[in-house]
Amino acid sequence: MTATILDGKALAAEIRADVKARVAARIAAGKPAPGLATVLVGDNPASQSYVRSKRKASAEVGIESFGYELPATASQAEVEKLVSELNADPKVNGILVQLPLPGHLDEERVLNLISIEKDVDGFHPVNIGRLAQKGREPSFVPCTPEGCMYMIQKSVPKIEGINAVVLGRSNIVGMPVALLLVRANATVTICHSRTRNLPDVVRQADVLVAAVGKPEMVRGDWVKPGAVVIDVGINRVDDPSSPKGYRMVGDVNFDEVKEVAGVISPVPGGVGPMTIAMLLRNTLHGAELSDK
Ligand SMILES: Nc1nc2c(c(=O)[nH]1)N[C@@H](CN(C=O)c1ccc(C(=O)N[C@@H](CCC(=O)O)C(=O)O)cc1)CN2
Repeated sequence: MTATILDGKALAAEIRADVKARVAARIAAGKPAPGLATVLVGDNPASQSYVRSKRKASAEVGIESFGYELPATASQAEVEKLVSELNADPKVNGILVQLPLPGHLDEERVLNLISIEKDVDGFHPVNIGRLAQKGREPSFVPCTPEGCMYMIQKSVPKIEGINAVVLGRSNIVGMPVALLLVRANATVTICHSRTRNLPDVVRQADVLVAAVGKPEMVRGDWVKPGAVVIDVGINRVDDPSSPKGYRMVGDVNFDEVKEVAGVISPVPGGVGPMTIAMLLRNTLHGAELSDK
């Protein structure tokens, strides 16, 4: 039997509809529309496209977005000045600095400057630190990990006690998703490039989150029959038969793994759309924080 395919677009639509209704109720109650500031530095085409999608999705749910674009040559001081101004702007409830930043900029310093209460990406070390601490609540949870958890919650009746394996330990996905799984009382193993007997470790997973950035690395015989597999990878591979000359694949070999897993998220159309939906939800949350 082949796996159930998790439709990220449909799940994201569910979240967006909820955000849209809550924004409308907020406005009907005389409160201002939530405001999202997007900061794009440079001309990376993928980043430009993600920021465009985020602003379009914001407009669709009634969130006002303010787009800031700086040239690839912008200095550290210029980027920091902009973030400081946005921190002080009452119309802005969320600040999103699109990553990656050009190589000459100190990403950590920029992210650390974002107000904790406007950190809709959830990358500020205080928010990540709170995520890692028992009994502490971050103001925001990073969007892609939150999207993964939403998909896992839809697929697993009880997360408590399950074996979860996270492949990858990045600041944006691997580490925060592992922390979220621990908070949900899963038993979590984080795998990386030095993990020994990787296929054997992955085969223990009731839930596998693949976020390693290696095209189709996870093979069918690495996966426990019936497992829930969440594929976070977005990799471009050459494909002369495609009109674009390439196609997008995840970190999981979809054709092999779908024959073994119980549930699987595809690429594209899986976790990707959840990232933007969660950003909208976080921006609304930012507006609610500012009401207090
Ligand atoms: N400040 C941030 N920067 C980056 C983040 C982030 O969450 N915050 N994540 C990624 C990029 N990203 C959003 O910014 C993102 C990536 C992919 C998708 C998406 O919907 N992907 C589609 C496929 C798109 C394609 O074909 O190219 C899918 O998976 O269906 C949305 C958002 C890095 N930077």
